Amino acid sequence: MLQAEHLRLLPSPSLGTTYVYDFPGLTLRSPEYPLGRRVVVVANDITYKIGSFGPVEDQFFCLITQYAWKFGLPRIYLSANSGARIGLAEEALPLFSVAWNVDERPEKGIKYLYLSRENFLELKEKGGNSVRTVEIEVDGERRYKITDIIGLQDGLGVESLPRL
Ligand SMILES: CC(=O)SCCNC(=O)CCNC(=O)[C@H](O)C(C)(C)COP(=O)(O)OP(=O)(O)OC[C@H]1O[C@@H](n2cnc3c(N)ncnc32)[C@H](O)[C@@H]1OP(=O)(O)O
Repeated sequence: MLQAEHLRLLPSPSLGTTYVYDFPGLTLRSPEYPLGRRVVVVANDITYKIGSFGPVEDQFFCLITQYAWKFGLPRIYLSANSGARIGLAEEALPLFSVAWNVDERPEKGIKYLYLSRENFLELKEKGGNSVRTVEIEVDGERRYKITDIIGLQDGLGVESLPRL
């Protein structure tokens, strides 16, 4: 049976996200290896962003895989994750507005997202590169139409998805 004293935490580049445990006392026995073999176990941390995969986790799993290859160790993956990380640019969340296709009928969809001048300046103060915008004028009102959401935090998540 697996017990806490069998676990040894190996350094993680992203403490608090993904852990890897080495089991010095745990051996995997099979007909080919009757005396057992050391194994490497890697798992998602379900308590951090529900175990999702972002760029840092991708890199970490890659390093663990290389470690297992290098030492010829079986790698066991305990999977508990919610797939690719759906990152949110939290700093932009309370500031953006929606230009609806039909006002009062949100179910008809949206034309675009935008920032008012006031919110544009506020977001700029928080960090200039959170969103990209183009300036437009609608009924005499200056708007900053959002064309790209970058986010201030590195590794929001979608970077780990390949471009198709
Ligand atoms: C290429 C791909 O991998 S595509 C797959 C991408 N992943 C997804 O679509 C999964 C989306 N998530 C879900 O469907 C659900 O969250 C489930 C089924 C995983 C879990 O549902 P629940 O147990 O009801 O938990 P809930 O939805 O409240 O999520 C818990 C928290 O994790 C967050 N979360 C869930 N999935 C993700 C994710 N993939 N990335 C980042 N955060 C996530 C939620 O926003 C929520 O955050 P909060 O506590 O700050 O509000």
